[in-house]
Amino acid sequence: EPRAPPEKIAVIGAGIGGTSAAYYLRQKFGKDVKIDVFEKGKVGGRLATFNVQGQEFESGGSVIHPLNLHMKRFVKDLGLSAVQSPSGLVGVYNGETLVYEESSWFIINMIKLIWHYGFQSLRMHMWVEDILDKFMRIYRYQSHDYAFSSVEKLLHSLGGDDYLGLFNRSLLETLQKAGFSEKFLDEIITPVMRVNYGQTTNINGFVGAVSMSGTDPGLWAVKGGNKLVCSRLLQASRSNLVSGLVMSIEEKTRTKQTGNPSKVYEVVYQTGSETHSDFYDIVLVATPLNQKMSNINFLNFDPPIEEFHQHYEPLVTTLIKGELNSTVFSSRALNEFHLGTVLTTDNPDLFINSIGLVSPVEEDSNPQPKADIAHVWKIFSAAPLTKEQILKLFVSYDYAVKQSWLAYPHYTPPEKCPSIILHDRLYYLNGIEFAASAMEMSAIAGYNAALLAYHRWNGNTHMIDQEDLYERLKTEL
Ligand SMILES: Cc1cc2nc3c(=O)[nH]c(=O)nc-3n(C[C@H](O)[C@H](O)[C@H](O)COP(=O)(O)OP(=O)(O)OC[C@H]3O[C@@H](n4cnc5c(N)ncnc54)[C@H](O)[C@@H]3O)c2cc1C
Ligand SMILES: CC(C)=CCC/C(C)=C/CC/C(C)=C/CSC[C@H](N)C(=O)O
Repeated sequence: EPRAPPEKIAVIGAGIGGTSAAYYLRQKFGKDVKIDVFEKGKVGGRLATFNVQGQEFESGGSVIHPLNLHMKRFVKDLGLSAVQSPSGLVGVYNGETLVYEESSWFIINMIKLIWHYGFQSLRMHMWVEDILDKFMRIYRYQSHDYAFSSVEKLLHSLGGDDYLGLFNRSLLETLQKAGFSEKFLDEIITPVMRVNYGQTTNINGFVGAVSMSGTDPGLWAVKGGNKLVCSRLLQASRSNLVSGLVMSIEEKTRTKQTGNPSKVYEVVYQTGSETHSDFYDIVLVATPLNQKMSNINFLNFDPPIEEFHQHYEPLVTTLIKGELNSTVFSSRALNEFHLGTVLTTDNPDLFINSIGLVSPVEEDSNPQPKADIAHVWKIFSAAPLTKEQILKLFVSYDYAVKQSWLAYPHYTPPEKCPSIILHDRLYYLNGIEFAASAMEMSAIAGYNAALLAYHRWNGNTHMIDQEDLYERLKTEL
């Protein structure tokens, strides 16, 4: 006899992790289960937009890789469309000068790269491609309904001990061992880690490779804003959105209509000034369990649910509509300055991680910096910019808006990923961010948690943590 589906499931957090989990929970458990998605802020979470004089721009997660197949599938299945992300010329500034500057001629770029760094850029490309190739195995596993009970087991299934080793060692150590030079690491790799993760090559090798893949061609975004994926997933999952702050979760015994006592979780939440509670068979936590970000109390669990003290990196996104002062970066005036993005090296005197031209979420265009025209620039910095700092970067500006984030984990390898199974039917998605934080990673975690919850509910232990999946699935038609 198959087990009756659960009556009620709670998902905490309506970012891409929580909404994709709700979508897959509906697919697995069917139409009768009631799914409540709790959100204390806005649907989308770290996918959000800014309004600059009537136009919307991405302020959080902005670019998606062409091989991020869940995001691609969502856009197709949910009736959305994609726009190409701006791919202007990139330069690297070290606080004194541009140490590297891209040209619009492919052949000149190749010559420059070889001249400065030999064949290291090609070797780096091959290193990232190999990691990405193995990463793609997750789609096959998930399409066959396989689930993992820990992030480490998931990573191991993708590429064995070598893959797990990437996660356990710093990018610096891995690349130094592979023979990459200090100059290449300082001038090319560190600036990419700074723009993408606000950190240096001390992050783990896996997130380092993900970050490098964020420089591949063909990056895209969702027309109208990436956060639209979350609201459409919610709709498609026919979940009930509860706009409230979850304060605590506690296991209770409850007698159901059948007369049998069963274990459920009581979720206590606040909407406005009112406190409510409700009971759930299964709970998925889809927000970082960090006091500053979610502050959920797990009451009376025996043994207690482990506490997570992992630190998230503060990061400020500032959008400025203005005329760039290109002479900060080079001796050239703006009409001879063709860079669309300036990355920076790890110099403590620099107050920005990066600055780049951006397009509104509706547009496919590729803006080019032009003199006398106010463009919109996006700046990432560790701290809010002062007016003096803005006036150093811009000859003049019409508008500035900023958003502060606790953006991604502060990566300190070797580290343990938080557990996915916190308790019998209580799951945690965001541990995956300690391998790498990206939209696609949260979507993978959402799918995995839905599959895990489903298989554990139905006792399908053979669908969880299977070894040698890649070899086994290769021979399957
Ligand atoms: C500035 C920035 C730029 C980025 N750029 C990229 C990029 O270009 N490409 C990319 O792939 N990724 C990017 N990322 C990373 C990406 O945005 C995140 O990895 C992803 O959005 C995380 O989604 P999530 O659903 O796991 O978490 P979140 O989006 O954080 O969702 C968690 C949700 O839970 C809610 N919540 C928290 N506590 C409670 C509670 N107690 N009760 C109810 N609700 C609660 C929160 O309000 C939030 O909405 C970027 C992130 C930032 C900050
Ligand atoms: C998960 C895989 C395999 C690939 C994701 C690649 C990717 C899109 C990486 C970017 C990750 C990230 C956190 C970027 C932040 S900044 C993005 C952008 N440069 C901007 O200016 O907004």
